[in-house]
Amino acid sequence: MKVQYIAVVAVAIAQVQSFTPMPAGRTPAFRRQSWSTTQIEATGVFFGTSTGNTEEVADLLVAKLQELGHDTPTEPICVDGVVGELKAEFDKYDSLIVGTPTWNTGADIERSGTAWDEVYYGELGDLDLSGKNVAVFGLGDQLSYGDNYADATGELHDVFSKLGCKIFGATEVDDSYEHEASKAIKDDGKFCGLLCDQVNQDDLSEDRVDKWVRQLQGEGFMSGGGESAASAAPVVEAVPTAVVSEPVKSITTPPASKPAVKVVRDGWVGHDNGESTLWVNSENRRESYLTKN
Ligand SMILES: Cc1cc2nc3c(=O)[nH]c(=O)nc-3n(C[C@H](O)[C@H](O)[C@H](O)COP(=O)(O)O)c2cc1C
Repeated sequence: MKVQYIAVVAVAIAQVQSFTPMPAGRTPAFRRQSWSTTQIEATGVFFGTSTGNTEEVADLLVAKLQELGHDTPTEPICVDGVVGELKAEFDKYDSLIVGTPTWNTGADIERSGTAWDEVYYGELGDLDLSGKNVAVFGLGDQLSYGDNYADATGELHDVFSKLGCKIFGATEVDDSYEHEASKAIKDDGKFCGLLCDQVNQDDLSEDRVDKWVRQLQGEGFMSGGGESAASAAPVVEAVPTAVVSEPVKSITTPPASKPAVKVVRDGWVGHDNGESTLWVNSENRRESYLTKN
């Protein structure tokens, strides 16, 4: 009894010490981080978002995990709120579910339009996550961007795979999807995780989440065991783009097809594909707009 009491107090102190105050200017969504119990949680759901769709699916995932009795914080965690704290945040969980939207910058990489792009080849790239269970999910618009449906989910998968994580939750590309091509489809012909589309198929998301979480259970994802369904998936060597402050026309180094230029100006981050620039407010990622070059 005494030992249990000491353990609970120690965990509570650790959580208070690792609490990060939110920077001014964040939307309320970025403040959301609460725990259902005082013990270390088993599964953490992390997401990036610009307009809220990925957060909606993250909410569904948390609700389903809890419904099925799994330890997880009561709300998903926005990656924007934990930049600089990723190691401490990820260390809290045995298993990570990570999600991203896709933005069409014309580049092969850094197309989430969220803080994931800032950490992929910096803070995150330096972590050793060997053996950590990871499952990815992604959002896109398969009708408007049918040739690039949820491409950025493929990069999210590749980054965590390269860090030594065990990847779970690959899904079949079934008839319910109408895209032409997607970088989220790997060599085995499957999506590398759960793919949703809140723009055209929001009515399917709840069922897709239900099916996927049960699949993860079956694969032993939450219990820390099992065989990773995609452990043999190939790792893509990605080359980060350069960050330039001015002007828009500066060019980057990747040998890949269409390089993107990332521009930082007046509190906005622009992703320039040569024809147009997607501007995302770096303080509030829910604000974005497109300009023609
Ligand atoms: C300018 C712009 C570019 C986009 N590019 C893509 C794309 O390349 N592939 C895709 O599947 N969806 C694309 N989308 C759709 C978003 O990924 C989709 O709306 C997603 O649900 C946004 O998620 P979020 O609200 O979490 O940011 C694009 C949307 C906009 C506005």
